[in-house]
Amino acid sequence: MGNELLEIKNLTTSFRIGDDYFAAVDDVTLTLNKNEILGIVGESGSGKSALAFSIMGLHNRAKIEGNILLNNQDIAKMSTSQINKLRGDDLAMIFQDPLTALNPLMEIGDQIAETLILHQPELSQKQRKERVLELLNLVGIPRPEHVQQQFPHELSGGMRQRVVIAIAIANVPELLIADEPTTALDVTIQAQILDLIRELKEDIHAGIILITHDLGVVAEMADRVAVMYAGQIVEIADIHTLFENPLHPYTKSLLNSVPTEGQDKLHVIQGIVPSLKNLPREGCRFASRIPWIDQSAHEKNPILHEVSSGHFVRCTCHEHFYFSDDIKEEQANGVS
Ligand SMILES: Nc1ncnc2c1ncn2[C@@H]1O[C@H](COP(=O)(O)OP(=O)(O)OP(=O)(O)O)[C@@H](O)[C@H]1O
Repeated sequence: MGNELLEIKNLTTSFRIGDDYFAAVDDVTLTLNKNEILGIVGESGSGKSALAFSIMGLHNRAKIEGNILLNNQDIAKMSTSQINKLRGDDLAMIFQDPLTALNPLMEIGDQIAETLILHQPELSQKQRKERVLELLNLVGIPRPEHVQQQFPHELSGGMRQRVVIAIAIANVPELLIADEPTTALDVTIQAQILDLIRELKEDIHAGIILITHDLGVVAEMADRVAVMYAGQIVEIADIHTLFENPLHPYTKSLLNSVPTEGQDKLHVIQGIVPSLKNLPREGCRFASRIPWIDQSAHEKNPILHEVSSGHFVRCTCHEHFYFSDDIKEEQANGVS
């Protein structure tokens, strides 16, 4: 087994809509190693947060099938009290919006101390106070003695996110999930927070799942990337392979929709991720967004194929894929 921290096997998370359950995460299998950052990318509605919340045991009304093994213990089979104990201890999450993650009526220092009281009751009051200051220092908050007595609204967005991170790492989690941790922040602050998360990986040797729709963030941060579309992983590879040899039409479309140096036109992905109720459950889920590709290019029941060591891609349609813009351009230039 070696370095594996998290092993997700055939995870399906379904929500009840009317009389039926619909899978927002559909048969996802992946692993995360210790000391590794796994990026999860995909458009809004692709199931990234549903996956993160399933790992955190925060979907109390969803139907969860499959296994979520953290150090060989199955989170998916735990009782609420077991998972509550794990959460904030071995398992922690940094949410998108620091303001909603913090208690507006409680001093910063007390909010950090609260998680220490819960998960490290053996600490004396003096040790706890020292640890609060140490954590504020670790996340780069200047004048921690002063800041610990402040309330969330007295801090900037970037400082608040640092506090959220201090709470998340207070008990040295083995697994840290960051769900769009910089989306609510200014661009300059984003870079600082990402640097901080990267440093923390080294400091606490955590495995980190970084959820984002921003491929630039993934390129800078992740060791491996899983691309999600309509509840499924459509491609997974190490960071270099994914950026240098993307295969799935969705991955290629995402990469082509990001501005890069020397690129004169951006690709626009047609359509949107279908709503949960209207997701096609058979065939290639991306087919409707690349209608110019012949139906015969798609597999009937697309599976993940290992195309090279550690590089998996779903469906055979990638072998026949081209951008429709290229054809239009060729036609305009008289190339047949
Ligand atoms: N509690 C819920 N009940 C019903 N449907 C839900 C629930 N939570 C999420 N969904 C649906 O599941 C699908 C996946 O949502 P999810 O939030 O995981 O996507 P996402 O990729 O994280 O998007 P975003 O980047 O916007 O957060 C969407 O169609 C969403 O509407």
